[in-house]
Amino acid sequence: MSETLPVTILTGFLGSGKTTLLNRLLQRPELSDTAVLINEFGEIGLDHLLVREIQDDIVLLNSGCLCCTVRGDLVTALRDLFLKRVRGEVDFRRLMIETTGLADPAPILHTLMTDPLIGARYRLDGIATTVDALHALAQFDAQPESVKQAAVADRIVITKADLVDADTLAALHARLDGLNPAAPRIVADHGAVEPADLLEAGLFKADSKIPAVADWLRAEAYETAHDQHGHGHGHDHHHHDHGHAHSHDRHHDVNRHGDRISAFCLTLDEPVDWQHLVEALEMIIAAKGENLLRVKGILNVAGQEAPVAVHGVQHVFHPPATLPGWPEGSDRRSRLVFITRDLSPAAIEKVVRAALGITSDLYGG
Ligand SMILES: Nc1nc2c(ncn2[C@@H]2O[C@H](COP(=O)(O)OP(=O)(O)OP(=O)(O)O)[C@@H](O)[C@H]2O)c(=O)[nH]1
Repeated sequence: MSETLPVTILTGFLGSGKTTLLNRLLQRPELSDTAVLINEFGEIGLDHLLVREIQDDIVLLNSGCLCCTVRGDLVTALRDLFLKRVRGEVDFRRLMIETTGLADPAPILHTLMTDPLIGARYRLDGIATTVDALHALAQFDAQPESVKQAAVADRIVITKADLVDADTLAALHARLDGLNPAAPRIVADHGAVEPADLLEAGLFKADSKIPAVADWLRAEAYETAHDQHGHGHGHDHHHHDHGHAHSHDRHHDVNRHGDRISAFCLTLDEPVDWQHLVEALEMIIAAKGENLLRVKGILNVAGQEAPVAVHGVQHVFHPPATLPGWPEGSDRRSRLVFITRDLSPAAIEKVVRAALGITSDLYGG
């Protein structure tokens, strides 16, 4: 996995500042080794050698499901770029793909993962989403796609903060706490960001073979955000004597803003049976795959010394990766973080508990 080229997906609602951000980024020397696929040239600086246009409308439908659409143009562009790189015609070490403002990132990920040649050469580093400080709150209410884009992000770039007052910005942060408590937020003034804050969001950083588990998973953010919301349930993390009657209250309020999003972390104290856990995930994917916006996990698999990382966006999952070892000082409990839409934490917890034969509460923090 660490040998493959990292791919950053840049998404965000219409007019939220993706092009502005890319233009600024491409001026930075840190991006000189980055190939960029965009939808329209528009105002993008054409002098960046590695920028290429892709046609959003060329798709190969391999099933009726939109998020299983394989982007034919993207496959061609990705293969082509890689071949050129092998032949020494271009040199790049990472890739950035800008989506259109209405795009769901799932088809892009599906394309990255279902084509065997591509899957062997590229890996998802992260999804960066631009969120327009001026319009996002209204867009979240009116456009479910914009909620989804913010919810799946690994990095959130808040744009146009110069156009709003402190209260509006605070309200946006509060809303994002519920939608996506873990993704670090970067405020970009007219696209100005530190590339390092945006890139390297994945499990494997460039130039390091040691996976950055804690930074990638950010399991604690789900707890912290929960506490900040003041649901007032204290820290009874070691309660093992009740069912999920209480657990309902111990994650983000599903309907707090009508966003229908839940963000939560399940903690499994004992090593897990791999087959049983896969069955649980498959069951959830089969029934509610499109509601499973993001899943990340680090697992202590029974009978295995090294941890296994799992990673999915909707029903598209990366192949599980066995990591070199547990991070120093980690407590070796399995953690699975979920961001879901219209799918309650209690329902997921129930399936996981049933598959693994666990009777205790899984919101262990
Ligand atoms: N005031 C202000 N304007 C900004 C900022 N970032 C972007 N803009 C403006 O917002 C408008 C839209 O920005 P774009 O970068 O074109 O947005 P986009 O997401 O690429 O737009 P689409 O490709 O149409 O989805 C432009 O007029 C930008 O100049 C910012 O931080 N502050």
